[in-house]
Amino acid sequence: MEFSLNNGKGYVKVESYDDETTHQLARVYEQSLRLLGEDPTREGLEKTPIRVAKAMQFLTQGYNMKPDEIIRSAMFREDYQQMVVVKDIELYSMCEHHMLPFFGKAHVAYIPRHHITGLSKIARVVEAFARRLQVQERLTTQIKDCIQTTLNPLGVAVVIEAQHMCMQMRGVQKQHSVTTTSDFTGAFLKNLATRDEFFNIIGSRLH
Ligand SMILES: Nc1nc2c(ncn2[C@@H]2O[C@H](COP(=O)(O)OP(=O)(O)OP(=O)(O)O)[C@@H](O)[C@H]2O)c(=O)[nH]1
Ligand SMILES: [Zn+2]
Repeated sequence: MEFSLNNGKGYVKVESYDDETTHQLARVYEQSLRLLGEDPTREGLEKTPIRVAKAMQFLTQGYNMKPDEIIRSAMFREDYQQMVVVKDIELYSMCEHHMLPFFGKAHVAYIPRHHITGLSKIARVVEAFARRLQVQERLTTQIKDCIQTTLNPLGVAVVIEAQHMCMQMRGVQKQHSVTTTSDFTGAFLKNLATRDEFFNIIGSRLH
């Protein structure tokens, strides 16, 4: 399996996973299958430990990404000082409590001071922090902090709406619950009208 990694300096095509890590993880997953009462030697499961080992590395590839550098790689001086909103950024992450997926959408806005960044870089920052073991609150704050410290804008707003598999497939089993988290800096914190404008643009019922 191949996938692209952005190491902050550019996109690196990863031809193969780290062999040693993949091998060791696969052994653990083979043992897990046995403990769960399965037969890891049966045809359908033969390659499963190795597949899972690769899938888990894919789902945690954010640890190899440098979100600050992603933004710095496309920062442009510009005098635009109005709100920039990138909404409906799909995200897939995994809760650190159960290692089960949570997924949904991120809505990110900032008001440039002197610099703008490439729009795709906002989505890449979301990706870099989402592809780790996370809690939704920390994911929200990390995205906000990263944009604030690199671009030094007049304000940043991040809203994430997500469904947690650990609440749907197991545990309390609430299939339709959606968790919303938000974090703000600068103008979005101080100015209610600015925050309302953001909520209007993303179509949120939060305000
Ligand atoms: N705050 C927060 N909690 C999360 C997130 N993802 C999962 N959780 C919660 O983490 C908690 C872990 O609680 P525990 O009581 O230790 O785990 P548990 O016995 O599996 O809990 P239940 O899910 O209630 O069965 C649960 O309430 C989960 O719903 C997240 O992103 N943010
Ligand atoms: Zn969980």
